This record gives sequence, structure tokens and C-alpha cells, in this order.
Amino acid sequence: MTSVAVVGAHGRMGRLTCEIVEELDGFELHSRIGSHDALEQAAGADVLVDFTVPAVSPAVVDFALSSRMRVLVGTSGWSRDRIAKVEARVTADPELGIIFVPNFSIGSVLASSFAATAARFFDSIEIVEAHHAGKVDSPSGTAVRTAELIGAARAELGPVEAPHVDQRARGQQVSSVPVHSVRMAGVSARQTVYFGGTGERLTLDHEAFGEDAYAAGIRLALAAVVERTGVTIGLDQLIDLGTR
Ligand SMILES: NC(=O)C1=CN([C@@H]2O[C@H](COP(=O)(O)OP(=O)(O)OC[C@H]3O[C@@H](n4cnc5c(N)ncnc54)[C@H](OP(=O)(O)O)[C@@H]3O)[C@@H](O)[C@H]2O)C=CC1
Ligand SMILES: O=C(O)C1=N[C@H](C(=O)O)C[C@H](O)C1
Repeated sequence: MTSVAVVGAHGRMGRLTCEIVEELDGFELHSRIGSHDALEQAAGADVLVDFTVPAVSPAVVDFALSSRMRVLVGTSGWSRDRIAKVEARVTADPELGIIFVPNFSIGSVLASSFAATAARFFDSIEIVEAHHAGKVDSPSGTAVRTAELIGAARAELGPVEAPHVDQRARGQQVSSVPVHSVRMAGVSARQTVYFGGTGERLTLDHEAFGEDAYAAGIRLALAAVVERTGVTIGLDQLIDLGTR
């Protein structure tokens, strides 16, 4: 049996993760940690899952790695630069393993992968992401990851063409891609990537309507985190999208 401690267990995603762990063969729930509990209550678990807030997540990860647990991070805010700080520590110790998943929805992972493919063919690219009003961070972790993938795909082509980005309403640039965040009622999680070309436009649009969208990805990542050492970024590294 693999025992799992869930941090952020009383939140929307934490509750879903606890339900999944309780139903999944070979897994058992070790502890539910909320903001009023000591992290030490997670000690002894094989795996720690983090679904908290970007400000707290680094301390949770630090605790889990120090306690030599395998770690699955769903919390947003883990940009490539932030992950790099954890990477040196994890790669230096062959028994440590951590998986960062910016988005557990299979459709979203596909959309980000398609965006990386399209990035070489269009110079004009912008991301608009819309989330529920309760989301405290912006841009979303998914948008940051998508922009980073676009930037990496264009490494030899250079930055995207984004005019007038000195104006505030032109969004935040991530890997040169302008990202625009909407926070409002009536939306759960949506991302649209616009690719502008000569006389044409390609639009990649993904929408998750609720927590159900993330369940399959969480199951998949739980199975992987037990076996996998080192640093893994993204569900796309755990499934065959047919792009490698
Ligand atoms: N990777 C993915 O596919 C997805 C990622 N997310 C991300 O996951 C994170 C959580 O989202 P969501 O569940 O919707 O948010 P919620 O606000 O519903 O839950 C966050 C939880 O974090 C807890 N928390 C805050 N500080 C601490 C702490 N110091 N120790 C332990 N727990 C703490 C809160 O506890 P309390 O209630 O006690 O204050 C709260 O229950 C966000 O960053 C979000 O962007 C969300 C959806 C999908
Ligand atoms: O807070 C959310 O809801 C979500 N957060 C993640 C993000 O920041 O990208 C994943 C998904 O978009 C839902």
C-alpha cells in the first residue's frame, strides 16, 4: 500500500484528491492537512500531494523533500525559474522524486502541446485565460507553462511579435508571449491561445467545467509518482501524446 498525505485537503482540489486516493487500489489516505494543521502530521507518508496556494507551496515541497517523500505538486505558481531552484536538490539525490503538474486535465495538456507545435508557424501569439473569481493567482499556472512551451519551441526563431506591450492592458509577458487573465463568475477554467498569421488565425481553446476534468490526470500522476525519481514537469511527460 502507498500512503498519501494531502496538503490543502479541505480545498476544492484537495477534497477531490482525498476521494481519489480512498478509491484507488494500492493507495491509502495517510492524512488530510489543512491550513490550521502542522505539516509534521504528514510525516511517515510515502507520497505528499500539494494543492495549496502559490505562497505556501514552496515550504510544503521543502518539507516533503526533507522528509524524503515522493511529491506531487498541483498548486500553480511553479514557473520554470522557480522549479530550477528545486531541481538542483532533487537531481543531486537519486532517491528523490517530484512531479509538477500545471494542469491535470488531459484536454488542457493536449491543447498546450498543440500550442507548442503551432508556435513555430506563427509569429503573432497571445494567450487569454479565464478562471473563477476565487482564483488568487494570475496568470494561471497553465498559461505560464503554455507560454514557456511556446518560448522553448521558438528558441531558434526568437520572441513572438507583440506590439505595444509597454501598455498595461497588453497583459503580462511570459517567454515573450502576452498573457491576459480574466477572473469572474460564470467561468471555471478556460484558456484560449491565438495564433495570428498572414490572412489567417488559428485558435486553440480549452475549457474545464469543474473538478471532474482533473480526476483522470490525478490518478495517472499518483501511479507515476511512486515509481519516478528526479524532476518531472507536466502530465505530457507521463502519457504518450504521439509527439515524441
Ligand atoms: N494542477 C491542476 O490541474 C489544478 C491546479 N489548481 C491549483 O491548485 C491550487 C488549489 O486550488 P483549489 O483547490 O481550487 O483552491 P482552494 O482555495 O479550494 O484550496 C486551497 C487550500 O489550500 C489550503 N491551504 C492554504 N494554506 C495552507 C497551509 N499553510 N497548509 C495547508 N493548507 C493550506 C487552504 O486551507 P483552508 O481551507 O484551511 O484555508 C485551502 O483549503 C491552486 O494553486 C490552483 O491554481 C487548481 C485546479 C487544477
Ligand atoms: O485555480 C484553478 O481553478 C486552476 N488552476 C490551475 C492553473 O493555474 O492553471 C489549473 C486550472 O487552470 C485550474
